[in-house]
Amino acid sequence: MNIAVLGPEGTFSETSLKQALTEISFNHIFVKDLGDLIPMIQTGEVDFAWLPWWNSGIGFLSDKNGNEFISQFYEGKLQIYLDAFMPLHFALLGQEGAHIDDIDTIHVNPYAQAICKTFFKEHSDLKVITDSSSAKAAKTVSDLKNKNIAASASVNTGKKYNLSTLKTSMVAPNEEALMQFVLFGKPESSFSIKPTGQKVTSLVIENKNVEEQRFLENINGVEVRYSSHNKELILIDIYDGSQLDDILNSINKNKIKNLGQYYSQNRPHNFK
Ligand SMILES: O=C(O)C(=O)Cc1ccccc1
Repeated sequence: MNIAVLGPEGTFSETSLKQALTEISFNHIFVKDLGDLIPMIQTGEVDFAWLPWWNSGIGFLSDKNGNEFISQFYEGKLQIYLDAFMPLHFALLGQEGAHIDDIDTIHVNPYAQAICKTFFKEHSDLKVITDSSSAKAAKTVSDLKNKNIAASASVNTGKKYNLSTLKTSMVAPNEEALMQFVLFGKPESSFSIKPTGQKVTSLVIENKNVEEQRFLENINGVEVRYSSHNKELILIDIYDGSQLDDILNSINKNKIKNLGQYYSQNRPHNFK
C-alpha cells in the first residue's frame, strides 16, 4: 500500500502517519507540497494520502492558494478512511553553538506563524521565511550553516538535520496546537485496519444564509466545525448514538456530502 505524505523526512505529517499506522505495513511517498496530495489521489498515482486537515488554533487548513481542503473534499470524490490527532511541538532550532539572541531570521512551514501566534508577536523583529514543510525548513537551515538563521520543526527533526534546540516549544501554553490528520482516498479504495478509537461519520454541509460563523461548537453531543474561509461549509462529525436531527433541522441544508465512516484515534474527549 502506497501513502503520499508531505516530505522531506521528519515532517509532523510523517511522524503522525507512522504513529497512526503501526499495525500495517505501507510505503510512504513524499510530496513537496501539501497541495500535491489531492492531485496524487485524483490521478491514481497513489491510493491513499495523509493530510493535515484541521488544527485547534487555526481551523481547517488551506493549500498555498488559499483553497481550504474541506472545500476540495466537498467538491471532489474523496473519502476519509482514518484520522488521528497529534499535538504539535514546534521547537526553535539553530546551528550548533548558536544562541537564541543571535537569531534574526526563521524558516517555518506556512502554518507555523498562525499556530505559534504569541511567539511571533513577541519576536516581531524576526524575518520570517516560509518553506513548504517544517522538515524542509530544518533541512534548509542546516544547509545554510548560518548562526543567525533558525528553523521551526520538532526537536527530533532538528536532530535528524544536525540542528540544536534553542527553545523546546514555540507554542504558548494557551495555544495548545492539536492537529487532526486524515487518511483519504477515492471512495472505491479498499482499506482494512483493526478498528481502534472512536467510530465517526463526517458530513460536510453547505450552510447557506448563515449570518454568524462560529469556530467549533457542540450541539446535543454533535460536534460542529465551521469553515473560516468558505463561509458556507460546515463539518459535522457524528458519533454513535448522537442526536443529529435537531442540528439538521436548524440549518438550511442545500447539499450534504458524506466523507465516510471511519475510526478516529486520540480524538479529544471535549469534542464529544
Ligand atoms: O510541516 C510539516 O511538518 C507538516 O507535516 C505539515 C504541517 C502543517 C501544519 C502544521 C504543522 C505541520
